[in-house]
Amino acid sequence: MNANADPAEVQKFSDLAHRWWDPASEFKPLHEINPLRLDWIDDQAMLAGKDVLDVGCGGGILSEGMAARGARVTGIDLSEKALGVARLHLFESGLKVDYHHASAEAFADAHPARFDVVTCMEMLEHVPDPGSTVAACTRLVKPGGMVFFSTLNRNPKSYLFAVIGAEYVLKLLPRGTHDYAKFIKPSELSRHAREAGLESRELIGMSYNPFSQAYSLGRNTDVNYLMSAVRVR
Ligand SMILES: C[S@@+](CC[C@H](N)C(=O)[O-])C[C@H]1O[C@@H](n2cnc3c(N)ncnc32)[C@H](O)[C@@H]1O
Repeated sequence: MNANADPAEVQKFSDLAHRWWDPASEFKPLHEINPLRLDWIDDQAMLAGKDVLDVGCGGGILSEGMAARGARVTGIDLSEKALGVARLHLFESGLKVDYHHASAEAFADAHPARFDVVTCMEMLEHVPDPGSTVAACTRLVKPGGMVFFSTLNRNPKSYLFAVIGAEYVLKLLPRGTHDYAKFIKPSELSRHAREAGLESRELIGMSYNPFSQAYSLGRNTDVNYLMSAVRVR
C-alpha cells in the first residue's frame, strides 16, 4: 500500500463499505452533511461542466452529488470495497463517475494539473501525512483551480464532541472511527495549504445540534470545519 496510507484506516472503511448507501448506517452523518457541503462547494466552484476529482471518495456520496450538479467527476480511494460499492451504486442512480483505485500522490504523478476542482472531504484525519495529501491535491488541480478540504479540529472540545459524543454517547459513529491524534488544527491545514501553493479562500465550521439532530454551517470551527483554497502557483 502507498506510503501515505494507514492500512488499518482503509480496512475500517472496507469492512463497512456494504452499508455505505444506507442512510441509517454508520454513514448517516455523511448522508446528512452532503447537501450542506455540496451547496457550499457548488456556490464557490460552479460545478456544472467542470472536471472534478474527489480524493478519498469512499462509496461516492459526494462524487455522485457533484455529478448530479453537472460536473465530470473522477473519484479515487484506496479501499477496493468502497470503490466496488460506489461503482455498483451508479447503476441505481444512473449517474456517471469515473472511479479509480489510487492514492492522491500516485494520481498526481500521473495527472498533474488535470482538474478544475479537487475535493478531499473527511479524509485528511485518516492519513499519516496530511501535508503530503494537501500537496498532491494541489498538484492535481490546474493553476487558478479550487481545492476543498474538510476535517476535524484538534482541541479538548473536538475530542469531547467528535470522539466521546459521536462515538460513545450519541453512537452516530462506530467506536474507533476517529483517532484524536490525527485531528488537524485549521492553522496546520492553512500551513500545509500555503506550503503547497494554495491561497485560502474560506474557512467555515460545521456543527451538529443533538436536540434538532441537524447539521449547519457557521462560524464555529471548533469541531468540524471546511476550507476552500485556490492554487496560486
Ligand atoms: C470518512 S470516509 C470519507 C468519504 C468521502 N470523502 C465523503 O466525505 O463522503 C474516508 C475515506 O478515505 C479513504 N482513505 C483513507 N486513507 C486513504 C488514503 N491514504 N488514500 C485514499 N483514500 C483513503 C477511506 O477508504 C474512506 O473511503
